[in-house]
Amino acid sequence: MTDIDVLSDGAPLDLRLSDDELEAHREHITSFIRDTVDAAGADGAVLGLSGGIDSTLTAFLAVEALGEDGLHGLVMPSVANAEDMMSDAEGVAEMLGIEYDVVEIQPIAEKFFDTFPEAANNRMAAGNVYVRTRGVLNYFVANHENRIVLGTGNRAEAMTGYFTKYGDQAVDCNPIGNLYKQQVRQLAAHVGVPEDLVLQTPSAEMWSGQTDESELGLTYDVLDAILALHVDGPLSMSATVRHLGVSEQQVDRVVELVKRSAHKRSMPPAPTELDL
Ligand SMILES: Nc1ncnc2c1ncn2[C@@H]1O[C@H](COP(=O)(O)OP(=O)(O)OC[C@H]2O[C@@H]([n+]3cccc(C(=O)O)c3)[C@H](O)[C@@H]2O)[C@@H](O)[C@H]1O
Ligand SMILES: Nc1ncnc2c1ncn2[C@@H]1O[C@H](COP(=O)(O)OP(=O)(O)OP(=O)(O)O)[C@@H](O)[C@H]1O
Ligand SMILES: [Mg+2]
Repeated sequence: MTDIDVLSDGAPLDLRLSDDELEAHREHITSFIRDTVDAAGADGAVLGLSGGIDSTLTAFLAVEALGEDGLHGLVMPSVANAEDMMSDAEGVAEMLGIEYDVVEIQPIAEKFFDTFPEAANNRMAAGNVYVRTRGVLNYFVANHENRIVLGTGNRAEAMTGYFTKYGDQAVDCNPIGNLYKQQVRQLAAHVGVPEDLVLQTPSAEMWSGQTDESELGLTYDVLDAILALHVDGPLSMSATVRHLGVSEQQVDRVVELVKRSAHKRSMPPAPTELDL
């Protein structure tokens, strides 16, 4: 899947894709979006726009695949969202010429918070309410307009479970799901996403000041590299440590994130059938 030369002697890890490879990904993903919409018999797609790079790239590729009329964007601010992120999200919709709506989700979330005020003080529980509320709204519009819901999960997020179960993961497909985060940035630059958006600090914005890298305790460059070489790739712990110059603790942390999030990547299990 990647062009990492893992076995070459001491070669620097390189997740960088060449222009030809980026073009191949662009073609592959836009075909995937078109085929998924067609197979569903849908008239297009809905996508949450956050101003972040994952949704921005997905929106760019969806418009290439489906045309402007094929994508309906939803910008869904809560009090945790920075205003400039929300105006970037609207800017993306305007740049692409797609229909979009701004839906304030704070009043909706407050209804949930009123039911369990103590839970509302738990920033993770409350943040997940914002994320799941957006999922409900995506499907509200998709049901009504005969569209599918596009997810924006990338490969690093999927592997580490860095998403809300049945929240931002509640989607019909993940067009950029086979790209590590640094490859998301490369493809975004390649398809013409403005540089300031490509270089945006990744954040779920579930609470003010949250960033992916501080919560994960790893930079995406290190996370991507450990996933590609050790979890997806053939290198042992010690070879990964040597090759990347990372610590054993960092590799352990990634392996632990992958393991403990297994439940998020499978359908809810039920007991096996009883032989009575
Ligand atoms: N072993 C197990 N088997 C079956 N189910 C298990 C389980 N462990 C937990 N669970 C269930 O899963 C729940 C916890 O999972 P969940 O509700 O997802 O919550 P959780 O994983 O605790 O939190 C979501 C994480 O994803 C991050 N996130 C969310 C959304 C967007 C982004 C972003 O990058 O934009 C990042 C967020 O910052 C946080 O770190 C538990 O309450 C329980 O219901
Ligand atoms: N305020 C919001 N309005 C609309 N959709 C949102 C909002 N916040 C998050 N989302 C949706 O949830 C997805 C997951 O968020 P996530 O932060 O992982 O991606 P991103 O913001 O696009 O990129 P980055 O990871 O770089 O911040 C977004 O891509 C978007 O589809
Ligand atoms: Mg974000």
